[in-house]
Amino acid sequence: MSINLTGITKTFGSYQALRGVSLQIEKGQFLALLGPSGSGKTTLLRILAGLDFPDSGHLIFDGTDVQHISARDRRVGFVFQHYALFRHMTVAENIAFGLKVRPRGERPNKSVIADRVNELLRLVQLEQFGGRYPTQLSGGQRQRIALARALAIEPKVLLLDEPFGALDAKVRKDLRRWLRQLHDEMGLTSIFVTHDQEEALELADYVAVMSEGRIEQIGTPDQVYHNPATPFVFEFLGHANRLTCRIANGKAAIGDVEMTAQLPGDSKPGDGVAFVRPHDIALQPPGTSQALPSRIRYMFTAGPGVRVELERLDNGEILIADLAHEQVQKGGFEIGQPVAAQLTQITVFPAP
Ligand SMILES: Nc1ncnc2c1ncn2[C@@H]1O[C@H](COP(=O)(O)OP(=O)(O)OP(=O)(O)O)[C@@H](O)[C@H]1O
Repeated sequence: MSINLTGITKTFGSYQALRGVSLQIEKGQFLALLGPSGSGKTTLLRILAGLDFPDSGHLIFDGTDVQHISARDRRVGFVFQHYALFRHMTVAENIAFGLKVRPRGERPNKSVIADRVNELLRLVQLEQFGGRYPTQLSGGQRQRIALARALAIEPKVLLLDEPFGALDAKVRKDLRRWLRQLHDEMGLTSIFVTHDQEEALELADYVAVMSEGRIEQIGTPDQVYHNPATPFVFEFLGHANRLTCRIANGKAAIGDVEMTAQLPGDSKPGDGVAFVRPHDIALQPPGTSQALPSRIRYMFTAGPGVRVELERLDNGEILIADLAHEQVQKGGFEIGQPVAAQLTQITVFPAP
């Protein structure tokens, strides 16, 4: 099912939670809504589900305005982190729930429901768990059952609000890969809310980055990561070094050094803000041209690499660089050592 949102606004009291959100999702796409706490992700998802209503704007599913169509009739399945399973029902009863509450004329008969439940239990790889109660399952198993319950109604759209938020990192990673596979196999259109950038970039076809009730940018993971439209998007998608600069001669002057950079569209001369990812800093011998004279202030092992804190000698600002262990060994780098920080990829925005 394709989804088209235009100009959606939502106010709670005097607080504007959504400030004109427009979004287009094609059938079969997997979209991640990514943003910090309070940016409006859940509010938007609830409006899509029909659990809440916008103050203005249009909500079109497959060409039909669904604003006044109830949640039940929208054929939308949802899984929320805190939308717990019914504790007094077995796993099988939980999955069957959405079918059993259908109006009499539309309700499948008992044996059809039982077959569907078994099929879904197989799909979420928990065949032998139908008779258990939710408290007898692990967190990851519970979320798989919540997903089976959402899929029971054969939704055309699947909405997920941080469904794996409470699970540990390993289970979370396994489940999200599995979810992506399920989405592809079932031909669903899915919208997934997360504040975890790694999860969004790994899972989705498109990522909509939200801030303060607006969409800052929408694009493929590659587009938002490599061509962020705003400083907010750059900083939200991973650690970023932020440096003041001047835009001149088609380059960015940082301190006294003119460097090649990705400049804003018009690249008008003036003050700018330069952003550099930690893995886009290379350490060179002191005195190297086109690099910032610095000193290694601190180093520590960070997962597969080494995180290096550099202090610029010209203004004392701190830069964070991520290097491979081999680079550190080969360079013989030590705390206190003078170096030159070469910025290999710089993205510049006009100064605010
Ligand atoms: N029912 C409500 N009444 C009043 N304010 C609300 C209500 N629901 C949401 N808000 C406010 O609207 C804003 C957006 O909330 P929302 O839950 O959509 O954010 P979010 O991006 O999903 O955040 P999180 O990642 O923390 O879940 C927040 O400031 C929140 O306090």
